[in-house]
Amino acid sequence: MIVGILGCGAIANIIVNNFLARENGINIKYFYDHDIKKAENLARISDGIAVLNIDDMVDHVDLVLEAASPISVEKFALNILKKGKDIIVMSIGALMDKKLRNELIEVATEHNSRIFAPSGAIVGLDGIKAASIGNIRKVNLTTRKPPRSLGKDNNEEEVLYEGKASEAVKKFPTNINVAAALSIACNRDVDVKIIIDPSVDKNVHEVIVEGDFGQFKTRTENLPCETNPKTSMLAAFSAIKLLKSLNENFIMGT
Ligand SMILES: NC(=O)C1=CN([C@@H]2O[C@H](COP(=O)(O)OP(=O)(O)OC[C@H]3O[C@@H](n4cnc5c(N)ncnc54)[C@H](OP(=O)(O)O)[C@@H]3O)[C@@H](O)[C@H]2O)C=CC1
Ligand SMILES: O=C([O-])CC(=O)C(=O)O
Repeated sequence: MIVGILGCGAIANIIVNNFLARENGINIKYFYDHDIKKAENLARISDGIAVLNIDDMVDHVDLVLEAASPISVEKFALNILKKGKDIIVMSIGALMDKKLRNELIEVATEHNSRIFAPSGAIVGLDGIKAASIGNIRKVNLTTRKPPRSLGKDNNEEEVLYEGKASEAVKKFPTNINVAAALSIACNRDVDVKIIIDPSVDKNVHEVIVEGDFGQFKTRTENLPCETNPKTSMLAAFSAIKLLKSLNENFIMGT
């Protein structure tokens, strides 16, 4: 399976540095970013090809791994799927737009392509998907990030946002994709609180779910990526795990 990466920043770097060439029959070969230097850097590390135009990548791959921005999903995903290519979407916030999501699913169905959304920086998506088979009464996400992860310099704790996931992804498009992942997993616009917390040095996501199944609470304490502290290492690791699983015949978890 030939893979191309769209967006050559923090997540793409971790993927390339933790993925052996041609592992599990997967060859990450093409790289595109609007900064060609970033694409060239990853191409050099992995003996791949940097392209100036995204079509030069899409035409040659089986799957595009998007690790760029929600806008890049709006801009490129439809065309990728129309060409019969699969896509892994990291900027899941873009998929909170139901119109876009339905359009992408329709085109994917028509062209026999697939859309994958990895669990990213959060744990518990397996549980919430299973829970959604029954009635869910409550889903709360509280995200705490150190000031530098949110581009702030607070000395004291501050609630940056409290409201629905659909608004959170619009206000903080590159900071709260996890809220979109949770919402889509259980088909509900979940309640979100984002806190700037100078007392933490990790990106912390706490989730409480209550429903017919009972209840669960998860707490993820993520180490931020060195080059982009907004983003957690686990998000990149989840993409690697998903990539590897595409050629496997045994699927673990919901
Ligand atoms: N699902 C999840 O749990 C998580 C998702 N994410 C999301 O994943 C995405 C990637 O994260 P990360 O690697 O940290 O981001 P980075 O900002 O480190 O890297 C993204 C790269 O993609 C480039 N880029 C952005 N938009 C476009 C575009 N339209 N065309 C070409 N290149 C583009 C950026 O350029 P430039 O810097 O010039 O804009 C940058 O070089 C983000 O949207 C982020 O919010 C992150 C963490 C968790
Ligand atoms: O990486 C994280 O911890 C969360 C994040 O940025 C996002 O959900 O967009």
